[in-house]
Amino acid sequence: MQQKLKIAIQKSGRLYEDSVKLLKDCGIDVKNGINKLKTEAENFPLEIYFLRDDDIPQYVEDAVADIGIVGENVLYEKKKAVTVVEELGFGKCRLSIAVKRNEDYPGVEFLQGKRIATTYPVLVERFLQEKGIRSDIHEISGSVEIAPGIGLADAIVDLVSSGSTLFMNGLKEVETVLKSQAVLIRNNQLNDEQLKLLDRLIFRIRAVKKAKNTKYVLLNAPNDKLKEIISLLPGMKSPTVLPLAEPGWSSVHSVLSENQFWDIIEQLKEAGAQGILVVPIEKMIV
Ligand SMILES: Nc1ncnc2c1ncn2[C@@H]1O[C@H](COP(=O)(O)OP(=O)(O)OP(=O)(O)O)[C@@H](O)[C@H]1O
Ligand SMILES: O=P(O)(O)OC[C@H]1O[C@H](OP(=O)(O)OP(=O)(O)O)[C@H](O)[C@@H]1O
Ligand SMILES: [Mg+2]
Repeated sequence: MQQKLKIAIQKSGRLYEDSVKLLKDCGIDVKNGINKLKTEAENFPLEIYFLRDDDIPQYVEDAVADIGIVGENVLYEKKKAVTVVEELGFGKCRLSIAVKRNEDYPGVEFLQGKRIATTYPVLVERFLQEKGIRSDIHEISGSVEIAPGIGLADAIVDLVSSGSTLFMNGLKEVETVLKSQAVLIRNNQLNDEQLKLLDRLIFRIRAVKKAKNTKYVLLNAPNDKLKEIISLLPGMKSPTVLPLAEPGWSSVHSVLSENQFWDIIEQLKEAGAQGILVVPIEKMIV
């Protein structure tokens, strides 16, 4: 029987949709019936377990699942012996210290001897130790942002992305303990067959990630400006140039990465490019 790779992903919550989407973008069919905690992909040897995110590092360490998708915040809090294989670029947030908005906060020394409520006692302890601060850490399992308002703590440490939860609870962010995103982790003792399957999956994940950060650009260029326009475009090898029906003009095709995109488009316009079209790329294999 063909070996299957077992992947653990979050059952519901912030990482669920992006995890399933990533697998689907990799061409893997994931059918998740309501309340089904385990499913099999039809077109890739993959078995999918839907779990609480906190449990995923342990399951992967114990080889109950071979691989898993989890936030770095949970991974480093749990301190399990697993390997990070790939950063996935979603679930981006930071673990931050926050205090009441009207509090005068001079720096980390404010936290000396104070009560801090958090779901991340290990990461908080490590951060404070590095700064030479001793505080009284209260571990609570949720609704952390309410703690200062009800007199449970002087500060909290919790996840922040837009900052709206802190704002709504009258808090301000004062320190970053950890920047986090979702990562793919693996068990440390996978056999050769499992590693081969993992390589196939990683190959697809990288193609999806690369495509997401890259755009396909088509433009028209007058032939006398072609040299300058081409010099602005990187392309996968070099840009494609095709003659237009109108004499003296060419169509130029290339790929641009998201972070250099606007700069280059501006330069292209200045150099005489016209009719610039920008198209998303679905997969990119280099
Ligand atoms: N506001 C946010 N923006 C982006 N990513 C976030 C945000 N909050 C949390 N995350 C990331 O998503 C992960 C899951 O968050 P979620 O709030 O769904 O966890 P949970 O309530 O502990 O879920 P579970 O029921 O699985 O234990 C977090 O560990 C973190 O990595
Ligand atoms: O800075 P923000 O954009 O407001 O995001 C931060 C909030 O998001 C997370 O909770 P989530 O909404 O996932 O709900 P949870 O409390 O059930 O985990 C986190 O625990 C914060 O409470
Ligand atoms: Mg959780």
